[in-house]
Amino acid sequence: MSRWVRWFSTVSPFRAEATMAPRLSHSFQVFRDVSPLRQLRRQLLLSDRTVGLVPTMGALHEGHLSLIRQAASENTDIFVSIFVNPTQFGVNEDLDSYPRTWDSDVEKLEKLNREFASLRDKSSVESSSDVPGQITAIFAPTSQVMYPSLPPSSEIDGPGSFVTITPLASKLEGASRPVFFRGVATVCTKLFNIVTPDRVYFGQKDIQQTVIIRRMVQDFHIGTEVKIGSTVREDSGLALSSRNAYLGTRRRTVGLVLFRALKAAEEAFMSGKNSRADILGAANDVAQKTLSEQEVLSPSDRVLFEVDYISLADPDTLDEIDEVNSSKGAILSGAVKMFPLEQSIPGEDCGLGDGKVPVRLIDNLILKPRTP
Ligand SMILES: Nc1ncnc2c1ncn2[C@@H]1O[C@H](COP(=O)(O)OP(=O)(O)OP(=O)(O)O)[C@@H](O)[C@H]1O
Ligand SMILES: CC(C)(CO)[C@@H](O)C(=O)[O-]
Ligand code: BAL
Repeated sequence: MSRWVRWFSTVSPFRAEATMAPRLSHSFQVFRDVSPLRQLRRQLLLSDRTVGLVPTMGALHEGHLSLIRQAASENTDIFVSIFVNPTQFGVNEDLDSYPRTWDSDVEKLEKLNREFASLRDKSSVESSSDVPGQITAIFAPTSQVMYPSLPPSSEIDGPGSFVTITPLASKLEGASRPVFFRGVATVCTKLFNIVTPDRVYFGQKDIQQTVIIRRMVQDFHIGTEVKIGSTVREDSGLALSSRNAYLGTRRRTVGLVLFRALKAAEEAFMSGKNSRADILGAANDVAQKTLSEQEVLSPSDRVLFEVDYISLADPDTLDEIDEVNSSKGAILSGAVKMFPLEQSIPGEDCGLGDGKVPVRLIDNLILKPRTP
């Protein structure tokens, strides 16, 4: 079915939406549309409560939950949006296969609200000042609500009302995903207009997204504070990501190459190196060595991957730099495409999609200024 047909159709375009009948037993309200959410927002404003918005595409994991915890420590009410935004996926990207896990997302949010409630009970006994807020609303709109006048287009020159933040949006991730940040900036503008949050929460894992959102909020005078949560990782160091579900054990292990490469570069910087050649040289050595080790293995044992980029960039402009400025520091970031498994072994954990779905991994480390 084409996106146009899906948009016009009254049938839900997303699997997740099919199971989304509101249940009265939730500890939060689920909104599918804008006006009732705005009514609630107005009541909260009149009661001097503060709202933190955590935008997500669902398939919630500890990375998302850590942002919600941060939001709960800084606001009385948390709004979580769950919307797989079509305009940030290019025409050949994974919109259709993006994981959608509504029921388990709701369960995780309920569990978190119980955690907040028990902390609130405790703190009233102990009269602590660390009283967490609560998840008050989930905003899970349809595509038609978010794109009310035209179907969402992923074409570069497609029609629609878009927010573009240039040249930041065309660097790094934007070079491989040309419509990505236009889609992100557009949907976040809509979310910020709908919710009018006091604060918005984004993860460092998607670092370019944080730079673009900060720029957008500044340039459009959006009245919200942008807060960044640190990257949550598995014990191995792999950054949590909804798309990791597609990796399976073998690609999960080899996929660590990106983190290891960035760590090697960080170590070079920590040992006093400042030049691009020294810092990125260390990262590229790790990536090259790992790929060579995999290439000599048999197709049923190996994992092939391609480094899209490893970048050393200015933290504000994202321009590539030749030397780290000691008072500014730098952003070290990378993207790796994990190819599908060529051959699987019977009984092997190949992840969702049986190891056939290519997975793009991104990660980054911030090189802090050497001088305060
Ligand atoms: N490991 C993580 N640590 C901290 N924040 C994270 C982490 N992963 C995602 N986030 C943040 O959660 C928010 C929602 O992200 P999203 O729903 O796209 O999840 P994701 O895991 O990044 O998915 P994807 O596989 O699409 O990259 C974003 O602000 C993102 O930066
Ligand atoms: C910010 C966001 C929810 C916009 O769709 C998405 O890009 C994400 O999940 O990082
Ligand atoms: N977390 C980034 C969302 C995306 O890759 O589309």
